[in-house]
Amino acid sequence: MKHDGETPLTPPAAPSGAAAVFGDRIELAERFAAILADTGVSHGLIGPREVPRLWERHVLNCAVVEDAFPEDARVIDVGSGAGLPGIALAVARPDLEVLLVEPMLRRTTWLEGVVAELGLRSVTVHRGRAEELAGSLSAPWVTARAVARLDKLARWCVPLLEEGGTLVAMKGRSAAEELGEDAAALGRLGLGEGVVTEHGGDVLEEPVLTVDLRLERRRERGGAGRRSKGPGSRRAGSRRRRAGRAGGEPGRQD
Ligand SMILES: C[S@@+](CC[C@H](N)C(=O)[O-])C[C@H]1O[C@@H](n2cnc3c(N)ncnc32)[C@H](O)[C@@H]1O
Repeated sequence: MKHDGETPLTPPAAPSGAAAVFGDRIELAERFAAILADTGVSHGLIGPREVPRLWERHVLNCAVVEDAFPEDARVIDVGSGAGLPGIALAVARPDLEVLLVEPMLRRTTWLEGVVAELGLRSVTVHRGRAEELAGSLSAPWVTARAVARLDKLARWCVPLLEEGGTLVAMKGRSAAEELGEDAAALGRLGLGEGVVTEHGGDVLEEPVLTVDLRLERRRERGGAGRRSKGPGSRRAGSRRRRAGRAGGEPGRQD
């Protein structure tokens, strides 16, 4: 698709499955999709070719991971880029406190504008590399998509995790293979045996996979961030309560 960089592209209509995930926040999700198709493209945060598949590959793809997090959880999204998964999660789950971590000024400026435009009071934007923010930010939950291979991602994210916290790494089909290959390195970081979890199988053609890794060993350095509800109880079934509203749609995981 050719794009002149100025004319806003039209996002596709939300697939029926989106209503099951976003509930009464579906209009907010549609506004996020429209922003991604407009300034997300013109500011170079996503490619114009992503626009026709904005929902299945990006907005819905990220939002289905919401069932990993308990009520009122504090979640750091490392390498948020265009707000993925962080903004999609915050739209789907207003109870979450979401911290977007992104090193590039151009991207954090865009993210701050989107957060303001969508009125997402539960979201804050933090400029910096994950490894630089260790000691000033922490949470019981850290998530990331398409940032780095598992062992490197874990090296960056573990210092942001509170003791007993969990890294929820969005991964593609190779999740189990990557986990197997990096298991020794992950163990050395104090992470327990990883679990590959499926999300969104009811609304996406292909479920999204996450590798979930709990920090088992006490860290030497404590985080300075405010604590919120820990990872003891997943929010399993939260979306099942809303699941009667819509059917499935095709998608993918990167
Ligand atoms: C391929 S993009 C993915 C963006 C988004 N997570 C997504 O799935 O669309 C990778 C992002 O990670 C950011 N990044 C790279 N290294 C990082 C680090 N050490 N700490 C935090 N973010 C980083 C980049 O600036 C970029 O925005």
